[in-house]
Amino acid sequence: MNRVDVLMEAMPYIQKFHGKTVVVKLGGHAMVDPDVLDTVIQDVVLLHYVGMKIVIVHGGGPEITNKMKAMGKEPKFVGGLRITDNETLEIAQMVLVGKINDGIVSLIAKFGAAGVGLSGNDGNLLIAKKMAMQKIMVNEIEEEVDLGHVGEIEEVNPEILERLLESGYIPVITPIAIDRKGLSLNVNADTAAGDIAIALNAYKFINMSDIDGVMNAQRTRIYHRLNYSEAMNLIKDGTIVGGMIPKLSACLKCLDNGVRHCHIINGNKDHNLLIELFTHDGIGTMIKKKS
Ligand SMILES: Nc1ncnc2c1ncn2[C@@H]1O[C@H](COP(=O)(O)OP(=O)(O)O)[C@@H](O)[C@H]1O
Ligand SMILES: CC(=O)N[C@@H](CCC(=O)OP(=O)(O)O)C(=O)O
Repeated sequence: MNRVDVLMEAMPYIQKFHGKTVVVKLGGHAMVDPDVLDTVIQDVVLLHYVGMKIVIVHGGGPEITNKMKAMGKEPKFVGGLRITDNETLEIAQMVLVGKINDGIVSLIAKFGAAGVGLSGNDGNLLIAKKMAMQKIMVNEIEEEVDLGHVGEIEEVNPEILERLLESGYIPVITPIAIDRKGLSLNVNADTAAGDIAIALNAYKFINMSDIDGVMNAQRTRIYHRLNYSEAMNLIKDGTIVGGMIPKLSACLKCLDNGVRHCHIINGNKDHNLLIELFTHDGIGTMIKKKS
């Protein structure tokens, strides 16, 4: 394709997405290569300049795990959620707020736009309650586990985000919420991102991870398009397991609550965000309510 064809293919999408709100979740596994992260943020800045209202929600699970190990702590997860004691919460805040969030905001500045870093306590953005005890099986006996400072989101107050977007900033959100007493809680970044997309009545929710899209059980092909019931069936029949479950569940909740399109794409490859949004075929998986 020549260069003009590329731009012409993008034009109807640029028109359609102008002024629309798009929530991009950047997973920890999608931020391991600093050079690729540079291209992801460059893409975000381009989307901003073609008139889309972009909100970034980031994770950082692998970096929290590394820091915990370096400090002699063994990370433990129940149902994909990190058991978070006092010290783990401090480590998570240090990594998520102090390092990753700040790093993304600086990269946005490097590429010529203005980001604003936020946690759940800024503008009461994410209000959560401590997650209930979780049941697990130990030697075929059911036991209850306390996850510690892990939150379940109860309320999202998007006003602060709307004001920032109106003023031309790109909000960058870290997945730490507060409870009604003002205490911090660690929340899963996929869930936080999906809930924020719903609260903003976003047009799109894009989840960037370390895999090319939703794949079949043998992991030999990607589903480029899925509708709601097809996605639901892939969870039920066990094709989707592990870390993909919260991602797809967040997508289904978004579709149930007015978000028009959800995408799961690989954030470890240069410019996948632009290819997914501005080409007819896309590159990852797009999920819509109806096909
Ligand atoms: N059907 C599936 N298609 C694609 N990935 C899947 C599927 N089922 C499970 N996965 C797993 O989900 C992982 C993505 O989740 P996770 O590692 O938690 O990502 P992140 O850290 O970006 O949030 C993939 O790397 C893959 O191993
Ligand atoms: C409660 C809980 O598990 N919180 C996550 C928050 C970060 C996250 O979700 O990061 P990814 O998107 O990279 O997985 C954690 O501590 O790892």
